Amino acid sequence: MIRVGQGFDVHQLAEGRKCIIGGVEIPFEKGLLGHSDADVLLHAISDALLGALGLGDIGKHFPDTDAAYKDADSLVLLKRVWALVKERGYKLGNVDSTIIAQRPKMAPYIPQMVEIIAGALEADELSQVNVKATTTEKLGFTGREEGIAAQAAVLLVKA
Ligand SMILES: Nc1ccn([C@@H]2O[C@H](COP(=O)(O)O)[C@@H](O)[C@H]2O)c(=O)n1
Ligand SMILES: C[C@@]1(CO)OP(=O)(O)OP(=O)(O)OC[C@H]1O
Repeated sequence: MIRVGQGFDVHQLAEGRKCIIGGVEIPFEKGLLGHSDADVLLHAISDALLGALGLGDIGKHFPDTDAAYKDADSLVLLKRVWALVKERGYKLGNVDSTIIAQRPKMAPYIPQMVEIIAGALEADELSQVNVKATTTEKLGFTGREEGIAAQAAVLLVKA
């Protein structure tokens, strides 16, 4: 049995916030705004995992009205989502993802993101996790550096 899921998330860029993407704190003049640490990539991957199993989305599991998730570490939330996947008897096939950002440059940080995500999802090998990045050629809200978006697709396989 295999299950497929997709996730998409957006967070606004704001001054005075950390820029944490894929579990990596990236030096940048602005950071991502959210109830949690606003890790847009981990949110997209969490949503893809939940979607694959018909379990809704992270807002349903970790509401932004709940003070317990104020400044939450999204890696902890991803690991909680992964526990739900494991409980249902699935393991990771693969995850592919894209960060949509004009700046900062993601490429130097992608290997570390892959390691972190592969660890959280208990991947057998790093090639099961792919992280890409693209600008939008200065077009739209990402191009104007007002926000960063991420999307993810996952394949889960019955263990
Ligand atoms: N924030 C970003 C955006 C892109 N990259 C890398 O640059 C390459 C070229 O991006 P284009 O949008 O001009 O096609 C792309 O392949 C990414 O690897 C990046 O590191 N950070
Ligand atoms: C992650 C949560 C946690 O409260 O808050 P935000 O950081 O605002 O992120 P969002 O992508 O809007 O998802 C909803 C919430 O579950």
